[in-house]
Amino acid sequence: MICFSSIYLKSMEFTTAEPFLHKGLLQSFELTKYILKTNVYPREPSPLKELREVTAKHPGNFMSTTPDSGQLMGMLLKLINAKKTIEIGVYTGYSLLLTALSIPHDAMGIELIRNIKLPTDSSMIIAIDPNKETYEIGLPIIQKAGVEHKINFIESQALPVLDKLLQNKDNEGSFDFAFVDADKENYLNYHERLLKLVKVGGLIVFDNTLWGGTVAQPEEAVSEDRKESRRSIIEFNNSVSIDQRIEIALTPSGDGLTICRRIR
Ligand SMILES: C[S@@+](CC[C@H](N)C(=O)[O-])C[C@H]1O[C@@H](n2cnc3c(N)ncnc32)[C@H](O)[C@@H]1O
Ligand SMILES: O=c1cc(-c2ccc(O)cc2)oc2c(O)c(O)ccc12
Repeated sequence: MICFSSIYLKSMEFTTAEPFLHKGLLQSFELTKYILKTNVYPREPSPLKELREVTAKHPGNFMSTTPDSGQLMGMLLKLINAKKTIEIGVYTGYSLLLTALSIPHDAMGIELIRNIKLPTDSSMIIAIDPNKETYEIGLPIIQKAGVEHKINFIESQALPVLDKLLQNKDNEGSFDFAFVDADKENYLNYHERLLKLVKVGGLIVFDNTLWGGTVAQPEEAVSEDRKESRRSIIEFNNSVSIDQRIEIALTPSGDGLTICRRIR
């Protein structure tokens, strides 16, 4: 579970729709709130706002991708004109709905108009999570937003799905973008597989790479329940920092977002 810093707690005012505020790594909660209030919320599409508010009532709400990270991801998806993506770790679907709203709306339509039969694995977003129940919390909002047809939800652990995709050579280098927000212990395993699935020039984005700031704290100062993931994230951060196959940017958005661009 989450460990709140007492200094942070003193300066924060929670509202029911903002359970993720504690994840901000900025100087103060006021600063995080300032960014949300002035730049993020006014532009947040209404289906995402609705999904965020529904998720806020769920006990796992602290896991949802933060709206500021979501805004950055939406920008990246549009900058690279992403069409085919993979998402590992769906929960109630904030980042998934964001992706579905950010990729082109006409891509599937054009192929239908041309009457091209799409192979079953050609969905726009392959979204993987062993927990379908939480996905179903956000699903009615995804349906109402008219983007469900872009999503192929796979109820499974991610590694076997990625390995299966890699058995088909046609999938190699065929994805534009991947977002990883699941079990931190497998981040390096996901990285190796996704590097083969994403094209040169494509992006792989990892959430929680500052793990509540614990990556910069001595292990003794970190609560027991956060230690294992902290070690994995530190190992992941060290590994990508010297990986010559990618360019990287670790941004302090939300809980830390590492953007990897495949260059070879
Ligand atoms: C932090 S939440 C994802 C939050 C989501 N991106 C959002 O915006 O709401 C982590 C999710 O990873 C899923 N998960 C855990 N282990 C997994 C695995 N091995 N493969 C795929 N998903 C996994 C959990 O079921 C959970 O729904
Ligand atoms: O506190 C968490 C825990 C997770 C988590 C733990 C185990 C899994 O198999 C998957 C995810 O993820 C989190 C997360 O993504 C976040 O943004 C905040 C907190 C946590």
